[in-house]
Amino acid sequence: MNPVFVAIDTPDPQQAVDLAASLRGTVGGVKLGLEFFAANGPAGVAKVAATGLPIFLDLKLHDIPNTVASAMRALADLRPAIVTVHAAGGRAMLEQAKAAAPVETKVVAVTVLTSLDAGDLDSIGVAAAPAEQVERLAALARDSGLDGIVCSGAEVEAAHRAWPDGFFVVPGLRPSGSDSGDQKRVVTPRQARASGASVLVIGRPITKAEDPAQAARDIAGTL
Ligand SMILES: O=C(O)c1cc(=O)[nH]c(=O)n1[C@@H]1O[C@H](COP(=O)(O)O)[C@@H](O)[C@H]1O
Repeated sequence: MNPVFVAIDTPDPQQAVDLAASLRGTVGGVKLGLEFFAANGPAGVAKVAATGLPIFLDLKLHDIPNTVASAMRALADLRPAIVTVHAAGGRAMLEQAKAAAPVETKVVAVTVLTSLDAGDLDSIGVAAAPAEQVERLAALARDSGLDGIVCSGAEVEAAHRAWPDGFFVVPGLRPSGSDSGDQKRVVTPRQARASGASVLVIGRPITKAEDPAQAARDIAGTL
């Protein structure tokens, strides 16, 4: 399976459908997140899903267990391949999120956002370094019955070692020499794949390229 899921972060449903259609055969799936969902809701997701590509619904659910479970049930008709929740929501929330999801949907827990570094964690009262915090939350996700986690490429090797049959989603990827933007814990797609990533989430390096399909092919050629 092609491990690249393209993050289509746009409020424009037609642009998302056109981009997904142009990348069919070049990427393994499409990730739709908060920007797209806030603008277009489930009906917009269904339009992109109609292109035939697997859908990764990245809503990063994080609330009390009952609310998250209810939201998960409300999303079930979309039959997403992958859905995200925040590991920081705690064990009961994670267990109930998984129990409420369709059986074929992988529920993965976001550990430490790739836009955060040690200083950012310190400012929210987390004294642990990012790698240590990822390890802790990965163990919580595993013990709560989830399918896997989201972490940066810097942590995925250790996480994979601690959870050999886990499913590892890695964003914060940049081909060497490209702008990291708001991402702080960045590696190349090749490094992430070699370290054990199951899915490589790549947004702007593909979507903002002059020729997105060519950019996706170029990245696939480095893996
Ligand atoms: O859950 C995610 O997908 C996610 C988690 C994380 O820690 N960092 C992260 O960047 N993401 C998502 O991955 C995508 C990265 O996009 P680019 O930085 O444009 O490649 C965005 O859609 C983010 O919402």
